[in-house]
Amino acid sequence: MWRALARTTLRAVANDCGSPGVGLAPSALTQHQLRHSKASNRFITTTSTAPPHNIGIMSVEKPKIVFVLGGPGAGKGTQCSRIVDRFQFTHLSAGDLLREERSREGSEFGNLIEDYIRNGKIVPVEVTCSLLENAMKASGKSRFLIDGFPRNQDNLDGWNRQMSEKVDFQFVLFFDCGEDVCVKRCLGRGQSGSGRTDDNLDSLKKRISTYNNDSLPIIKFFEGAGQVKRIDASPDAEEVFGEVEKIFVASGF
Ligand SMILES: Nc1ncnc2c1ncn2[C@@H]1O[C@H](COP(=O)(O)OP(=O)(O)OP(=O)(O)O)[C@@H](O)[C@H]1O
Ligand SMILES: Nc1ccn([C@@H]2O[C@H](COP(=O)(O)O)[C@@H](O)[C@H]2O)c(=O)n1
Repeated sequence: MWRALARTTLRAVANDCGSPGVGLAPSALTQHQLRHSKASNRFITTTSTAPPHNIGIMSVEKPKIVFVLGGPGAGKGTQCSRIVDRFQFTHLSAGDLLREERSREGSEFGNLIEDYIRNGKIVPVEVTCSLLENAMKASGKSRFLIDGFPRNQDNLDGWNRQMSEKVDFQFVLFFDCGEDVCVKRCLGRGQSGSGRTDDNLDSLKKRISTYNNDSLPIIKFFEGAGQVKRIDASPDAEEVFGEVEKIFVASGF
């Protein structure tokens, strides 16, 4: 019921924004490019479409996507690696894509991304969503774990505008983990040489505050719609994966 409602709502939003609603198959040829408009201080997505590709009457299946959410250090990345091995998903971490873009030579967004990451703030969705869409297309795959996204209302709204019509959303996998455990894991990761500029107490306080204020309401929204699969992420990684595995098998993967 909600699913039908949500689809109608999201379609209306997408149509308002002129989204073409095309399938995101390997043959999809649209490339999103971003630039920052100094005049309006906004990010602008430009879409260039290659010459029409005739697929006749062949229907193209939309890629299946699972959002993976949870506090910083809850173990999302760790569990995603295991899901990839066991269920042939492709793992796309929004944080990893942003860090990659930050380090890309000539990136227009390097400094901006670094400032957001260090301060635990959420980068404007125009940047993140385009990185995700481009990575999905480049992979040529059809099952995705979208890790660390959507993290706030801006992320969710941007996704609905740009992507919701192009994918087959499955559920949110929520790794529920207490704050103290999350902090301990992130500090441990920093001490083991993660090289991340936000695995320190100062950044972690800000990331946790962003998670509580901006991300939890998004998880609650999906929960209210019956679309969250919650997992206790505090036990060891092996035990957590046992629960993850049950969920994916029960969901037909
Ligand atoms: N169940 C677990 N028990 C103990 N340690 C864990 C567990 N899961 C992950 N870890 C460790 O905790 C740290 C954080 O894990 P991971 O990078 O998977 O978290 P994350 O949720 O992806 O973090 P972030 O959101 O900050 O990217 C890593 O050092 C990882 O090895
Ligand atoms: N949707 C997102 C995801 C991440 N960020 C920024 O990256 C930081 C690290 O994210 P991890 O998932 O790897 O922990 C995060 O604190 C944000 O600054 C983002 O902006 N939007």
